[in-house]
Amino acid sequence: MKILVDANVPAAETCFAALGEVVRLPGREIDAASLRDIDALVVRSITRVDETLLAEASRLRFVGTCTIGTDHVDTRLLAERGITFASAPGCNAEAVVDYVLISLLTLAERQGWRLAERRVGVVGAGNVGGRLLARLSAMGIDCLACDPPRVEAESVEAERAGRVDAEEEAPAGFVNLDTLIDECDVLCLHTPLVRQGPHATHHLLDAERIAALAPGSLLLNAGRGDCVDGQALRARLSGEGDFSAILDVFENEPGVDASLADLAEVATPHIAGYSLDGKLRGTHQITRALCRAFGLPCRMTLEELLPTPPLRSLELGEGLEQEEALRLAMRAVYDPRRDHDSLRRASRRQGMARGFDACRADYPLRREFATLEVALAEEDRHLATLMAGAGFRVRRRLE
Ligand SMILES: NC(=O)C1=CN([C@@H]2O[C@H](COP(=O)(O)OP(=O)(O)OC[C@H]3O[C@@H](n4cnc5c(N)ncnc54)[C@H](O)[C@@H]3O)[C@@H](O)[C@H]2O)C=CC1
Ligand SMILES: O=C(O)C(=O)[C@H](O)COP(=O)(O)O
Repeated sequence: MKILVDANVPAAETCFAALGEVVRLPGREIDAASLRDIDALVVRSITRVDETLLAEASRLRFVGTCTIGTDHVDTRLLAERGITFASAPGCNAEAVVDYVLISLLTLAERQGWRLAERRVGVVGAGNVGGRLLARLSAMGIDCLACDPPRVEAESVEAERAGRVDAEEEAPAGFVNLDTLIDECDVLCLHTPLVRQGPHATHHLLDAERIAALAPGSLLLNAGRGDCVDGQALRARLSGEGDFSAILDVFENEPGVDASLADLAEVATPHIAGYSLDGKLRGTHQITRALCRAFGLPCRMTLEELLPTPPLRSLELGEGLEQEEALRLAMRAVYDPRRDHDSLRRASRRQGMARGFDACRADYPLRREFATLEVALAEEDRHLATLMAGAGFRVRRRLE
């Protein structure tokens, strides 16, 4: 079997070489000709898997994407052609949540407010949004959520189970998008890109909704760029200076609107999910799916793939304000200002499209908050709750 794997998929040789011959190509160079003699294709989000790409893929039996999002894949076409498809749900969700928490705390520090005093609205409460809500709630932050497809699915499920009281009732904390916009100071967008249907998300935040975001509020988008009308967002950000954005995703990547990126407080090149843990989980999930599709045994475990983190333990002394302590621990693992700065530098040097891709291709080692154990004094009980809520392992400091 011949397996073509995107060059940005880590551990591909370790995972796939026992199953067949592994060929590597940068994601944007995978084209119809390169698929002529390929049995299995493993991509990330930058390879559009459509009719044009599959024009000569007569041997192809499997397509896997080591990503959560699937909007780059024509799944209906694959089903019609009898090609097995797999994605990697949830693989980098923890990394995205890490990115959101430290980015919000960074903005709080820069603008002089406390996250604890803000209400956060999460749009899309799936693997990413659901984990974000859980961590924010565990940190005592006031949250609301908006997820109409999930609310509908839960009410259908409740009806099926004969629970009449659940009829059309949204779970506690779930509201519609316009209420969320009215009632929250911070809006975090974690929806997939869906172009059609009753819950389409293309320009979910359109000019009207962007105008309705309250003065002093903040929009963070780590879902897909096309879920927000970029032109309208740029216009709002160029306005009175009463509104901020943290943007990890953009319309038209990698050739994104440089003036929009410049206006964002934090602008990163679609790397919110780029922890090594998240990428390796993706590779591992797709290895298992490929083995299942070809009836092969899969002996590789995720633990075998993951190296020991460079920083395993951090001891905090007394006297730190709580959000300051959180920032310190988070930045010991990951600091999004590094990614913001490298996008600025790379886009100035090479132009936006090449700079954006270069930052993603040469991404430095990043681990997840859960890999760090934070040691605290026994009396720091509240801080211990906050640290654990934020995703760290916490232990009592030895005096
Ligand atoms: N920036 C990055 O690096 C990353 C971005 N992503 C993006 O984030 C998206 C979400 O990831 P997951 O939470 O893992 O996906 P998921 O599929 O687990 O959850 C998505 C949630 O959004 C909800 N949703 C769908 N349409 C909606 C609408 N119109 N309004 C409100 N909610 C809606 C769904 O019901 C679902 O609960 C992915 O599809 C991907 O596009 C994912 C990983 C990394
Ligand atoms: O998992 C997803 O969905 C993502 O957005 C990925 O983290 C994006 O990474 P690439 O696939 O573009 O490397």
